[in-house]
Amino acid sequence: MFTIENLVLSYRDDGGKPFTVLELPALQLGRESLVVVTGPSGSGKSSLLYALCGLLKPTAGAVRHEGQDIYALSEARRDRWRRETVGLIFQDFHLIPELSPLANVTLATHFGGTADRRALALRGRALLDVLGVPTDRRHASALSRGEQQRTAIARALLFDPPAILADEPTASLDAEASTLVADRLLSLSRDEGRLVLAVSHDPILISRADRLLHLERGHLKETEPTMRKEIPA
Ligand SMILES: Nc1ncnc2c1ncn2[C@@H]1O[C@H](COP(=O)(O)OP(=O)(O)OP(=O)(O)O)[C@@H](O)[C@H]1O
Repeated sequence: MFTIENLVLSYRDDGGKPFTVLELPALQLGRESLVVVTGPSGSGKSSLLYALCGLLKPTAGAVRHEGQDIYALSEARRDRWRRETVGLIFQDFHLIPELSPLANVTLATHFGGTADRRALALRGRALLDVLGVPTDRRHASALSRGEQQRTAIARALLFDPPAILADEPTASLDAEASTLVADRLLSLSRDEGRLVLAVSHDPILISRADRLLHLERGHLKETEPTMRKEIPA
């Protein structure tokens, strides 16, 4: 589904001198897998995630989705591609606290000329129900942290994307909430056939991974997911 070819990603330091943070000769990421990316701080994990979702143009090389070089698309087409293809989940949720859970989930339908807002609102409510988020709260700020993260998952799923990319999705949750979120991410890959790629150091999430990718100074090493436990569906 995603293919990375000879990707190089460089930033510039304060003096304007380029320095390379990612060098990935080849990587393929298919559906139906939960991929966890680990690595020390500054190793390039977030940069990889943002390169994959079309928000960070590589200095060289290509990021392809179903064969299409996503950075060869115009910005408008790439935005549309992202919306249809990738759901993003962040560590600190990025919810608007004053809006209700449902309004947070459906916020994107107010932009970009979305047709069928009614159907999407129904889908948003159904997603919140399935994820066990109370929909009667007026403000997302009234939700527990676990419920807030599950609201963020519902938002990521609204347009039914085949891929979910998550940056430390359980980092600010306690063990119980982390387990719920990790099981949900596993189910999104295993039962719903999506690619789920999460940057995470959480042993709970790592224990469910199909693939473990370790980044070290911008270089990728794949290790066996030996800790994988069979969890009843
Ligand atoms: N816009 C930028 N300009 C310059 N340097 C950047 C920029 N964004 C990231 N970097 C640097 O690139 C390197 C990789 O950053 P990245 O955020 O991808 O690492 P990370 O592995 O996700 O780190 P962490 O675990 O701390 O979030 C770091 O040294 C960071 O300081």
